[in-house]
Amino acid sequence: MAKVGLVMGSISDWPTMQLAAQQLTALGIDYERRVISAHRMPATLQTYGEQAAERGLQLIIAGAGGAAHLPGMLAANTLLPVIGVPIKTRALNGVDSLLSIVQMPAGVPVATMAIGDAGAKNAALMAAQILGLQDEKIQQAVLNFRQRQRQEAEQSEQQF
Ligand SMILES: Nc1c(C(=O)O)ncn1[C@@H]1O[C@H](COP(=O)(O)O)[C@@H](O)[C@H]1O
Repeated sequence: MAKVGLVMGSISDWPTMQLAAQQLTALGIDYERRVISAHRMPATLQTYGEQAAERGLQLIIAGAGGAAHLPGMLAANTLLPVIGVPIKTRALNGVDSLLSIVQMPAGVPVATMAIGDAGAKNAALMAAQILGLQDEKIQQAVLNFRQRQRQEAEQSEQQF
């Protein structure tokens, strides 16, 4: 059963959001993938947020670009933690997305990642670290990831 809801505002966000998907899969975390725009599908977004926890999701990763209200509106409709991924935009390089996601009013937090690909990958890792508090297998997968990453960094220095 899916633990993570991976939501994006448009299919055009997928090249970035697939990095989150790949990282979740690599860590053995089941997710469901949805395209739901707060602007274009407001009723669907509200229902998705309201039903997310009762359907068994434990966390939501939401990516959107430009006037990126999606993560904040999901957070407004659920008590699950929402991790926001600002998609890099052509007009403003994703600074628009970042500011739209990060500047939430006090009371409705969104855990905001970096702009673009690194943010998407880190969203999955952050999700894994949160879920890993209650799930030893996921915590072990994160530990293995960190060990491999350290080894790769050490090897790259030796080849330098
Ligand atoms: N920011 C939002 C929302 C939202 O926040 O509800 N819905 C779509 N979008 C964003 O619009 C950008 C362009 O979308 P299109 O490529 O479909 O025109 C995407 O990055 C999407 O996340």
